Amino acid sequence: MIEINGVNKSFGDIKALDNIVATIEEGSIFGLVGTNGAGKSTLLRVLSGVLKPDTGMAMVDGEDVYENAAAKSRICFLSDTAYFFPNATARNMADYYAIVYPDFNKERFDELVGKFGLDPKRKINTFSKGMKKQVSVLLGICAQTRYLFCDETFDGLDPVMRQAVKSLFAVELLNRNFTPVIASHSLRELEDICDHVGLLHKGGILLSKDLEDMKFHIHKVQCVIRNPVFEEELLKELDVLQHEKRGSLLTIVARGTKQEILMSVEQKEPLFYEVLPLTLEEIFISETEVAGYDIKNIIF
Ligand SMILES: Nc1ncnc2c1ncn2[C@@H]1O[C@H](COP(=O)(O)OP(=O)(O)OP(=O)(O)O)[C@@H](O)[C@H]1O
Repeated sequence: MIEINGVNKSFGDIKALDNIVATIEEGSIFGLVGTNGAGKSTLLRVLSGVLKPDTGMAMVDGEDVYENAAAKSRICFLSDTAYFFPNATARNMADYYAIVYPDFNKERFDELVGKFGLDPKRKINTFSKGMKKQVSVLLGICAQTRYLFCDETFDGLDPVMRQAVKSLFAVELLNRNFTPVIASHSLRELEDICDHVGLLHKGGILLSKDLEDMKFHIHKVQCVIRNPVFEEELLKELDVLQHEKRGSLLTIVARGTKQEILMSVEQKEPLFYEVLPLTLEEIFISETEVAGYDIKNIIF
């Protein structure tokens, strides 16, 4: 488990991390989302023990990670600008990773490189940006560390590749103790990979949520209710995050289970109603609007 206890980090007068408090549970795929400069890379660097927090502590499995070789050996950090030796091939990089990470699985690396259609003997500097990211992820997975921190590793991967990496992560999660943390600018990049998302804004965690839990407890319903009194009652009864009326069609985003919300709607004698799926983006928009933020300025 990763515990971040009141971490602050400034560079001169720039406050990059502002009293971060968060927990990342073992076995979850944690997405860290936020705009440019929100503090994502700084947080990952603190979590990897590369940077020392000014105050507060980043703990991995109960140990302070800074200047702690044992704690660091459980972590692999893929930075946003993946470093490959000049003229190195994927195989050369695997040989290097095997020296740094004693549990590096070379057979699995060769197998996965083949599955991803990458030539292990070709120089990485001739690969496309997306292909380099694939090599980076495969190296990170095969390092077999308990924690894998990916800084924008997924931004720019095509949907098929994202799906492939997601399946890879699922296999790792099944077979061993594995907790990836993925930083990205975009919720869309994370939606189909992560099961928990933390939203970072101006160095602080604004929101940290389990996605399944979120999707279970927030719904969008469209309905037509002829009686305006009933309509008003419904808006009062539900825990409404957003609502909009277009003609006679009322759209409500409300907190609550599907069953609870539909029970209230059905009592208002609707002419029509249906529950619509919410995207992660819509959920975050609703949640952060309630907290007084305009998320469009925070994420997009
Ligand atoms: N080494 C450094 N020296 C000075 N300022 C820094 C340094 N590293 C980060 N910062 C500042 O800290 C803040 C957070 O930067 P950070 O790189 O953590 O953000 P980020 O969320 O990863 O951004 P991006 O999405 O653009 O990569 C920014 O204002 C940045 O300018």
